[in-house]
Amino acid sequence: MAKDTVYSLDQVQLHNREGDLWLVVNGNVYDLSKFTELHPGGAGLLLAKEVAGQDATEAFFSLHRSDVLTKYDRLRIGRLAPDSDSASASATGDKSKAAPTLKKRKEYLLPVVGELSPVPHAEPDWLHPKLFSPYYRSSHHELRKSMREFFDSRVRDEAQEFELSGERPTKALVDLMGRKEWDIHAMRMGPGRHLHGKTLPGGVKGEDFDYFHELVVVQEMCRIGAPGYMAGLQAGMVIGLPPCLNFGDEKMRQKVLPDIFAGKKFISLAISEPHAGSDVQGIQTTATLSDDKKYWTVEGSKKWITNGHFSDYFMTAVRTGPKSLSMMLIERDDNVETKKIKTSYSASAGTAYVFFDKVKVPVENVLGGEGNGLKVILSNFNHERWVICCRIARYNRLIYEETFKWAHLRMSAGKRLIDNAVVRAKFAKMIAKVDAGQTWLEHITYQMTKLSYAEQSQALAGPMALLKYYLARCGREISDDAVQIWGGRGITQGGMGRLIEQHQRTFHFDTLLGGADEVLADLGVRQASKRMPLASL
Ligand code: HEM
Repeated sequence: MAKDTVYSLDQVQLHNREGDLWLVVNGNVYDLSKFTELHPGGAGLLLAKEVAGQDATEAFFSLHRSDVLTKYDRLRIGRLAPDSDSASASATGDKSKAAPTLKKRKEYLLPVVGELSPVPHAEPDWLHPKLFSPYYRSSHHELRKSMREFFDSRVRDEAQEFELSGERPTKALVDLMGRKEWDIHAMRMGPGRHLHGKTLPGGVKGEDFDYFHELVVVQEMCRIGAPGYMAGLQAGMVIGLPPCLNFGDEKMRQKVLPDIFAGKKFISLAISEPHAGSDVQGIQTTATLSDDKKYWTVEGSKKWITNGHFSDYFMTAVRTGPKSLSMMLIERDDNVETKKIKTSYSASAGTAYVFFDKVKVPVENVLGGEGNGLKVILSNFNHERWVICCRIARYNRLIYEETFKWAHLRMSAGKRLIDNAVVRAKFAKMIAKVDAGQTWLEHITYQMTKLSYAEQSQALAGPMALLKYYLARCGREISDDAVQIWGGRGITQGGMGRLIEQHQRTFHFDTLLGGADEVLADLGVRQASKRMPLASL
């Protein structure tokens, strides 16, 4: 049956029973005869007389996400004749009201792969066709287009499936992201000489790649809405590789970088331990220097290591003396063992315990010099926190978008959720938070494009800590409001509210990772207090 066949409502109505069931959704005719028994929402609802052989658009959209239609496009057999559209728009028979509602839904509910969302505030303002931004050039726009197409069409389905199943991202995808034409792993490490000489997606020259390009890559990636899976996609690299980039010698760079950027090998940052979290001074993993001073022998264990379960390298903080902390690159061998830890987000992330049992590490693998571990760790904190900020800001917006759509679909007590003032008040808070958060993030990103790495550590450590604290608090509050609007679906895995459920289960990662909210808030205020000119009192 050709999919462009046009049917009248009378024709559709003839197919209204078990084994011969058609219905209309959004102007398209579906043959559900063989699907009725497989329907996750049950057969009974489809066979009800208001649904079977009728235009079920209203009923459909108050119970499904629009991507169900994309996924089940194979069931579509044709279109409803245009003159049937408004005549049959609602099974309630209220023709005057039904037509505009349907029109509106067509406009914003069917997402097009690679396109901008038409939902107001669902995209940051720099993507608004009528607004201006001082920060983004055409290369940022081109890169964004290319990243959106990539993540929408090649990553989203796998991400959604694996977020629930806990499988790690497929090798095929990780390899693809590492290919020359995409170079996504390398771009995620931010600007630097590792990108020089390359032409990146959207035609961006590696030398011109700046923090706004990096922001674009991170934020486009977040839209797939699968936090644990996303962590499985080389999050360990983002935090574990910088010491190698910034302190590694040429030999180490040549050995490690190409395989990681190609997606052939994985690295993770191994700092936290059962007895030491953000408190790095409490680290107990020790390294003893051999008599010939050629290698260190490492013993101890690490906990909550993102990607640890499948990492080939561990950028590890170890005690090399009672008062000496060092950072070293440890390659997996038979004396390194990893064991998965179940966390509240997806096992895709490969979060693990790492056990080092007398592992021999060449002295050349110490980064930044023996005893300089803290300096190496601190030098990376700003960038790590900034990446987390990019992620939270975009994820918060996604949760808002999903919820705003839902509030326009869901009918309760005869009206849409959005028609209730109490619901609109929640959206006022959400929109203010997502737009303010992004604006502050862009302001700090701009400073990063102007300051050297060392200057950033000086001038931005406090503001960055406060920004991360702010965005993570917003994430918590947005999650709370979203769940209240979604009701039971906000706490149900799978189905329409799946992103909301994921978020309310996982937003705490953002309130802890890269420094707990309380620690960062205090850091921001202490930094400000240090700059306080006493003469002004
Ligand atoms: C083209 C027609 C339809 C297709 C392809 C379809 C497909 C699906 C799918 C795939 C789900 C699982 C949702 C998910 O996991 O995201 C679902 C759930 C459901 N469907 Fe349908 N469906 C159709 C029409 C309808 C209609 C017309 C009704 C009601 C009159 C209905 C009622 C439900 C219900 C109650 C659920 C459970 C959703 C929940 O409670 O969150 N479906 N459907």
